[in-house]
Amino acid sequence: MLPESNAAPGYMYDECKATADWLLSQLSMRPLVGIVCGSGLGGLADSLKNQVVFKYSDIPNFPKSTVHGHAGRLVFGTLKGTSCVCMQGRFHLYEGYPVQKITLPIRVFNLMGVETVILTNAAGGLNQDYRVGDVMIIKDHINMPGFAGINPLAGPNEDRFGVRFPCMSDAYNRKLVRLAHEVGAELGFDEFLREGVYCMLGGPSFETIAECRMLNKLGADAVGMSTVHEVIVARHCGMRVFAMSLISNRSVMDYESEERANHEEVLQTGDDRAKQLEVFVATFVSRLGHASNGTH
Ligand SMILES: O=P(O)(O)O[C@@H]1C[C@H](O)[C@@H](CO)O1
Ligand SMILES: Nc1nc2[nH]cnc2c(=O)[nH]1
Repeated sequence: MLPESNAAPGYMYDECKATADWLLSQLSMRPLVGIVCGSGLGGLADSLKNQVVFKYSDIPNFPKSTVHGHAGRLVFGTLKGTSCVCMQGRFHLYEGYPVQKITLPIRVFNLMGVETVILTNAAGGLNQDYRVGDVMIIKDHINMPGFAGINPLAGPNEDRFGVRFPCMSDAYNRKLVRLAHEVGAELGFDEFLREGVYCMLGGPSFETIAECRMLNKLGADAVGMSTVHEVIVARHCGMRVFAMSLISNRSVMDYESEERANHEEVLQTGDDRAKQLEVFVATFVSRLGHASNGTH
Protein backbone atom coordinates (compact mmCIF):
# COMPACT_ATOMS: atom_id res chain seq x y z
CA MET A 1 0.00 0.00 0.00
CA LEU A 2 1.29 3.48 -0.81
CA PRO A 3 1.86 5.93 2.06
CA GLU A 4 -0.94 8.48 2.42
CA SER A 5 -0.65 11.29 -0.10
CA ASN A 6 0.54 14.77 0.71
CA ALA A 7 -1.79 17.62 1.58
CA ALA A 8 -2.00 20.38 -1.01
CA PRO A 9 1.18 22.49 -0.78
CA GLY A 10 -0.89 25.51 0.30
CA TYR A 11 -1.75 23.73 3.55
CA MET A 12 1.84 22.76 4.38
CA TYR A 13 2.43 25.64 6.81
CA ASP A 14 -0.64 24.80 8.92
CA GLU A 15 0.26 21.11 8.89
CA CYS A 16 3.84 21.79 10.02
CA LYS A 17 2.70 24.29 12.67
CA ALA A 18 0.17 21.87 14.11
CA THR A 19 2.86 19.20 14.37
CA ALA A 20 5.41 21.58 15.94
CA ASP A 21 2.83 22.87 18.45
CA TRP A 22 1.77 19.33 19.34
CA LEU A 23 5.38 18.35 20.05
CA LEU A 24 6.22 21.53 21.97
CA SER A 25 3.13 21.14 24.15
CA GLN A 26 4.65 17.90 25.47
CA LEU A 27 8.17 19.18 26.03
CA SER A 28 9.80 21.42 28.60
CA MET A 29 12.69 22.23 26.25
CA ARG A 30 13.13 23.77 22.79
CA PRO A 31 15.71 22.20 20.51
CA LEU A 32 18.41 24.39 18.95
CA VAL A 33 20.01 21.67 16.87
CA GLY A 34 18.21 19.20 14.62
CA ILE A 35 20.01 16.01 13.62
CA VAL A 36 18.94 13.59 10.88
CA CYS A 37 20.38 10.08 11.10
CA GLY A 38 21.15 8.25 7.88
CA SER A 39 21.00 4.52 7.16
CA GLY A 40 22.70 2.58 9.92
CA LEU A 41 23.54 5.77 11.81
CA GLY A 42 20.52 5.85 14.14
CA GLY A 43 22.75 5.08 17.12
CA LEU A 44 23.60 8.78 17.22
CA ALA A 45 20.18 9.42 18.77
CA ASP A 46 20.94 7.01 21.61
CA SER A 47 23.73 9.27 22.84
CA LEU A 48 21.28 12.06 23.76
CA LYS A 49 20.79 12.60 27.51
CA ASN A 50 17.42 13.19 29.25
CA GLN A 51 15.55 11.71 26.32
CA VAL A 52 11.93 12.28 25.41
CA VAL A 53 10.99 9.93 22.55
CA PHE A 54 8.06 9.92 20.11
CA LYS A 55 7.35 7.19 17.59
CA TYR A 56 6.72 8.71 14.13
CA SER A 57 3.45 6.79 14.02
CA ASP A 58 2.24 8.77 17.07
CA ILE A 59 3.12 12.23 15.70
CA PRO A 60 0.34 14.07 13.82
CA ASN A 61 1.07 14.52 10.09
CA PHE A 62 4.38 12.62 10.24
CA PRO A 63 5.08 10.02 7.56
CA LYS A 64 6.02 6.50 8.71
CA SER A 65 9.50 5.00 8.27
CA THR A 66 9.51 2.01 5.95
CA VAL A 67 13.25 1.31 5.51
CA HIS A 68 15.33 -1.19 7.52
CA GLY A 69 17.93 0.76 9.51
CA HIS A 70 15.57 3.74 10.04
CA ALA A 71 13.90 3.21 13.42
CA GLY A 72 11.16 5.83 12.99
CA ARG A 73 11.57 7.72 16.27
CA LEU A 74 11.96 11.40 17.06
CA VAL A 75 14.32 11.76 20.02
CA PHE A 76 14.65 14.96 22.05
CA GLY A 77 17.46 15.43 24.55
CA THR A 78 20.77 17.13 25.20
CA LEU A 79 24.20 16.59 23.72
CA LYS A 80 26.88 18.03 26.00
CA GLY A 81 24.30 20.45 27.38
CA THR A 82 22.85 21.60 24.01
CA SER A 83 19.15 20.92 23.38
CA CYS A 84 18.74 18.71 20.32
CA VAL A 85 16.11 16.84 18.37
CA CYS A 86 17.18 13.79 16.43
CA MET A 87 15.36 11.98 13.64
CA GLN A 88 16.22 8.32 14.14
CA GLY A 89 15.36 7.51 10.57
CA ARG A 90 14.43 9.70 7.61
CA PHE A 91 12.08 9.51 4.66
CA HIS A 92 13.12 8.94 1.06
CA LEU A 93 11.51 9.67 -2.29
CA TYR A 94 11.59 5.99 -3.21
CA GLU A 95 9.29 5.15 -0.28
CA GLY A 96 6.54 6.71 -2.35
CA TYR A 97 6.01 9.94 -0.43
CA PRO A 98 5.82 13.29 -2.21
CA VAL A 99 8.97 15.35 -1.76
CA GLN A 100 7.03 17.98 0.25
CA LYS A 101 5.98 15.31 2.74
CA ILE A 102 9.43 13.80 3.29
CA THR A 103 10.81 17.23 4.15
CA LEU A 104 7.96 18.14 6.56
CA PRO A 105 10.10 17.27 9.62
CA ILE A 106 12.70 19.88 8.61
CA ARG A 107 10.04 22.59 8.61
CA VAL A 108 8.79 21.28 11.94
CA PHE A 109 12.36 21.63 13.26
CA ASN A 110 12.32 25.25 12.13
CA LEU A 111 8.99 25.99 13.80
CA MET A 112 10.24 24.44 17.04
CA GLY A 113 13.18 26.86 17.12
CA VAL A 114 15.99 24.80 15.58
CA GLU A 115 18.79 27.02 14.25
CA THR A 116 21.30 24.46 12.98
CA VAL A 117 20.61 21.23 11.10
CA ILE A 118 23.11 18.37 10.97
CA LEU A 119 22.35 15.76 8.32
CA THR A 120 24.04 12.39 7.96
CA ASN A 121 23.68 9.76 5.28
CA ALA A 122 25.24 6.61 3.93
CA ALA A 123 26.56 6.98 0.38
CA GLY A 124 28.47 5.18 -2.32
CA GLY A 125 32.02 6.42 -2.91
CA LEU A 126 32.43 7.60 -6.50
CA ASN A 127 35.78 9.24 -5.84
CA GLN A 128 38.29 6.50 -6.44
CA ASP A 129 40.51 7.73 -3.58
CA TYR A 130 37.73 7.10 -1.08
CA ARG A 131 37.60 3.98 1.05
CA VAL A 132 34.70 2.27 2.77
CA GLY A 133 34.38 3.87 6.23
CA ASP A 134 35.57 7.32 5.12
CA VAL A 135 33.46 10.23 6.31
CA MET A 136 32.89 12.93 3.69
CA ILE A 137 32.02 16.43 4.86
CA ILE A 138 29.58 17.65 2.20
CA LYS A 139 30.68 20.93 0.66
CA ASP A 140 28.11 21.00 -2.15
CA HIS A 141 25.50 18.87 -3.86
CA ILE A 142 24.06 17.90 -7.23
CA ASN A 143 20.28 17.64 -7.09
CA MET A 144 19.52 15.10 -9.84
CA PRO A 145 15.75 14.87 -9.11
CA GLY A 146 15.74 18.68 -9.23
CA PHE A 147 16.84 18.51 -12.89
CA ALA A 148 13.53 16.75 -13.54
CA GLY A 149 11.52 19.30 -11.55
CA ILE A 150 11.34 17.29 -8.32
CA ASN A 151 12.11 19.98 -5.76
CA PRO A 152 10.52 20.32 -2.31
CA LEU A 153 9.89 24.02 -3.00
CA ALA A 154 7.94 23.40 -6.22
CA GLY A 155 4.36 24.62 -6.00
CA PRO A 156 3.12 27.86 -4.46
CA ASN A 157 5.82 29.46 -2.32
CA GLU A 158 5.10 29.59 1.42
CA ASP A 159 6.42 33.07 2.29
CA ARG A 160 6.22 32.34 6.01
CA PHE A 161 9.10 29.91 5.52
CA GLY A 162 11.21 31.72 2.95
CA VAL A 163 11.64 33.40 -0.41
CA ARG A 164 10.52 32.07 -3.80
CA PHE A 165 14.05 31.68 -5.20
CA PRO A 166 16.47 30.74 -2.41
CA CYS A 167 20.21 30.83 -3.08
CA MET A 168 21.99 27.47 -2.88
CA SER A 169 25.61 28.48 -3.51
CA ASP A 170 26.00 28.82 0.26
CA ALA A 171 23.89 25.79 1.17
CA TYR A 172 26.61 24.16 3.27
CA ASN A 173 27.80 26.61 5.91
CA ARG A 174 31.53 27.15 5.36
CA LYS A 175 32.25 28.02 9.00
CA LEU A 176 30.70 24.70 10.01
CA VAL A 177 32.79 22.88 7.40
CA ARG A 178 35.91 24.45 8.95
CA LEU A 179 34.72 23.57 12.44
CA ALA A 180 34.22 19.95 11.34
CA HIS A 181 37.81 19.77 10.09
CA GLU A 182 39.05 21.21 13.40
CA VAL A 183 37.01 18.76 15.44
CA GLY A 184 38.10 15.88 13.18
CA ALA A 185 41.77 16.81 13.62
CA GLU A 186 41.42 17.10 17.42
CA LEU A 187 39.80 13.67 17.61
CA GLY A 188 42.46 12.10 15.37
CA PHE A 189 39.95 11.37 12.58
CA ASP A 190 42.00 13.05 9.82
CA GLU A 191 42.91 9.78 8.20
CA PHE A 192 39.29 9.01 7.23
CA LEU A 193 37.85 12.55 6.97
CA ARG A 194 37.23 13.86 3.43
CA GLU A 195 35.41 16.79 1.86
CA GLY A 196 33.43 16.52 -1.35
CA VAL A 197 30.29 16.80 -3.45
CA TYR A 198 27.22 14.63 -2.79
CA CYS A 199 24.88 13.69 -5.62
CA MET A 200 21.30 12.68 -4.87
CA LEU A 201 19.39 10.20 -7.03
CA GLY A 202 15.85 9.00 -6.36
CA GLY A 203 16.66 5.32 -5.82
CA PRO A 204 15.83 2.69 -4.72
CA SER A 205 17.90 0.88 -7.36
CA PHE A 206 21.61 1.40 -6.97
CA GLU A 207 23.51 2.90 -9.92
CA THR A 208 24.70 1.16 -13.04
CA ILE A 209 28.38 1.26 -13.90
CA ALA A 210 27.71 3.79 -16.68
CA GLU A 211 25.78 6.02 -14.24
CA CYS A 212 28.61 5.92 -11.68
CA ARG A 213 31.13 6.87 -14.33
CA MET A 214 28.93 9.73 -15.51
CA LEU A 215 28.31 11.08 -12.00
CA ASN A 216 32.01 11.00 -11.21
CA LYS A 217 32.79 12.90 -14.43
CA LEU A 218 30.13 15.47 -13.45
CA GLY A 219 32.07 16.21 -10.27
CA ALA A 220 30.31 14.08 -7.66
CA ASP A 221 32.42 12.33 -5.01
CA ALA A 222 29.61 10.38 -3.38
CA VAL A 223 26.12 9.25 -4.42
CA GLY A 224 23.06 8.64 -2.28
CA MET A 225 19.27 8.81 -2.11
CA SER A 226 18.57 11.55 0.44
CA THR A 227 19.71 14.73 2.21
CA VAL A 228 19.56 17.22 -0.70
CA HIS A 229 15.81 17.89 -0.44
CA GLU A 230 16.22 18.34 3.33
CA VAL A 231 19.07 20.81 2.79
CA ILE A 232 16.99 22.83 0.32
CA VAL A 233 14.09 23.10 2.76
CA ALA A 234 16.36 23.93 5.70
CA ARG A 235 18.09 26.70 3.76
CA HIS A 236 14.75 28.01 2.46
CA CYS A 237 13.68 28.66 6.04
CA GLY A 238 17.01 30.12 7.07
CA MET A 239 18.57 27.37 9.18
CA ARG A 240 22.30 26.76 8.85
CA VAL A 241 23.28 23.37 7.53
CA PHE A 242 26.09 20.91 8.05
CA ALA A 243 26.01 17.51 6.35
CA MET A 244 28.23 14.48 6.05
CA SER A 245 28.23 11.14 4.24
CA LEU A 246 29.55 7.90 5.58
CA ILE A 247 31.05 6.12 2.58
CA SER A 248 29.38 2.79 3.11
CA ASN A 249 30.40 1.12 -0.16
CA ARG A 250 32.53 1.86 -3.18
CA SER A 251 30.57 2.69 -6.32
CA VAL A 252 31.28 0.09 -8.97
CA MET A 253 33.04 1.73 -11.93
CA ASP A 254 34.55 -1.25 -13.65
CA TYR A 255 32.83 -4.02 -15.67
CA GLU A 256 35.37 -6.57 -14.34
CA SER A 257 34.49 -5.83 -10.70
CA GLU A 258 32.77 -8.49 -8.60
CA GLU A 259 31.57 -5.87 -6.05
CA ARG A 260 27.80 -5.40 -5.77
CA ALA A 261 26.16 -2.54 -3.84
CA ASN A 262 23.81 -3.83 -1.15
CA HIS A 263 21.93 -2.41 1.84
CA GLU A 264 23.45 -4.93 4.30
CA GLU A 265 26.95 -3.56 3.63
CA VAL A 266 25.58 -0.04 4.07
CA LEU A 267 24.19 -0.88 7.52
CA GLN A 268 27.34 -2.78 8.55
CA THR A 269 29.61 0.17 7.68
CA GLY A 270 27.35 2.39 9.79
CA ASP A 271 27.77 0.00 12.71
CA ASP A 272 31.54 -0.08 12.33
CA ARG A 273 31.90 3.72 12.48
CA ALA A 274 29.00 4.37 14.87
CA LYS A 275 30.97 5.15 18.03
CA GLN A 276 33.39 7.52 16.31
CA LEU A 277 30.53 9.37 14.60
CA GLU A 278 28.73 9.76 17.92
CA VAL A 279 31.84 11.33 19.49
CA PHE A 280 32.31 13.51 16.42
CA VAL A 281 28.73 14.83 16.42
CA ALA A 282 28.68 15.40 20.20
CA THR A 283 31.95 17.38 20.08
CA PHE A 284 30.82 19.30 17.00
CA VAL A 285 27.51 20.25 18.65
CA SER A 286 29.27 21.36 21.82
CA ARG A 287 31.30 23.81 19.72
CA LEU A 288 28.45 25.35 17.70
CA GLY A 289 28.09 28.27 20.10
CA HIS A 290 24.39 29.05 20.12
CA ALA A 291 23.39 32.34 21.68
CA SER A 292 20.55 30.81 23.71
CA ASN A 293 20.57 27.62 25.75
CA GLY A 294 17.43 26.04 24.38
CA THR A 295 15.26 26.47 27.46
CA HIS A 296 13.31 29.41 26.00
O1 LIG B 1 19.06 7.73 4.50
P1 LIG B 1 20.32 7.42 3.76
O2 LIG B 1 20.59 8.36 2.64
O3 LIG B 1 21.51 7.30 4.70
O4 LIG B 1 20.11 5.98 3.13
C1 LIG B 1 20.93 5.41 2.11
C2 LIG B 1 20.22 5.53 0.78
C3 LIG B 1 19.25 4.37 0.85
O5 LIG B 1 18.13 4.75 1.60
C4 LIG B 1 19.99 3.32 1.57
C5 LIG B 1 20.69 2.39 0.63
O6 LIG B 1 21.42 1.41 1.33
O7 LIG B 1 20.98 4.01 2.36
N1 LIG C 1 22.43 5.80 -4.62
C1 LIG C 1 23.17 5.21 -3.70
N2 LIG C 1 22.84 5.31 -2.42
C2 LIG C 1 23.61 4.71 -1.52
N3 LIG C 1 23.51 4.67 -0.18
C3 LIG C 1 24.53 3.93 0.29
N4 LIG C 1 25.28 3.50 -0.72
C4 LIG C 1 24.73 3.97 -1.86
C5 LIG C 1 25.07 3.86 -3.23
O1 LIG C 1 26.05 3.23 -3.63
N5 LIG C 1 24.26 4.50 -4.10
